[in-house]
Amino acid sequence: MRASLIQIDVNPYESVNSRRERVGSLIRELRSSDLVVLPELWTVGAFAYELFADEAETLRGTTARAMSEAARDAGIWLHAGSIPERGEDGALYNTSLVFSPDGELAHSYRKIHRFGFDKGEAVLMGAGSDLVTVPLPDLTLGLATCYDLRFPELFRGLVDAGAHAFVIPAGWPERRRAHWTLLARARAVENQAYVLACGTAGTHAGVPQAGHSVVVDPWGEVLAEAGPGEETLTVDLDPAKVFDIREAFPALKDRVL
Ligand SMILES: NC(=O)CC(=O)C(=O)O
Repeated sequence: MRASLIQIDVNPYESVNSRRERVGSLIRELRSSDLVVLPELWTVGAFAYELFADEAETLRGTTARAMSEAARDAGIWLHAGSIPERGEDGALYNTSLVFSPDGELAHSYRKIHRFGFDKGEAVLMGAGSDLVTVPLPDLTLGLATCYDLRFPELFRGLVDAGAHAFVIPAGWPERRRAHWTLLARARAVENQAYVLACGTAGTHAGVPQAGHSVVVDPWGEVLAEAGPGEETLTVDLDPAKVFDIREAFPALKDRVL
């Protein structure tokens, strides 16, 4: 199973429209992949709080339609990262969208743990509450977003719901890059699952982004890691590795809590 992570540059010199078109073209070049992943809030940048309301969209909005078409044209599963969603209740959410190869919006996930403590996303956006898994032909994905990476109980819940791989779009800042790679590997090892963590590049709202998107295998080994700039990372996953490792080293079966 081939997966590609597009680590998008979210510098504010590019308009949302232009970036959306550019990303659509990048996705269409990845026809040989089975799954393509984008980062968190890539239309606006995860720290551009003042843009969240202005650029918020519904799940049938411009970005969703563009991503649906790109997924269909490329014939791939597309985790289109997250967008600032304007919910039917009028609230904002940090919502990830997953499209099937025929362009259907198959799943959406509202970020559960909001970042910012008493400002930013934590006060501007509502919290999701639902765990979301995505059954693909060869393995099941569990969805999480950025700050969620710090909360292992979410990932255990996803494993209990059948996940073999976690997809984690993010807008992780450079100043906490050491945590990013460490946490990605920890979630992989403790859950014996692949981790596909796709971040952003560039600087927006004065926050340099870490880049360094990473794919970790269920043994905790880093299979591929991006640099700091815009880059597409492509890696072949072996779904059998999850089952083999869980059988050969059955730590998940020894849980007592
Ligand atoms: N931006 C986030 O959601 C999370 C983050 O920055 C962190 O360090 O955690």
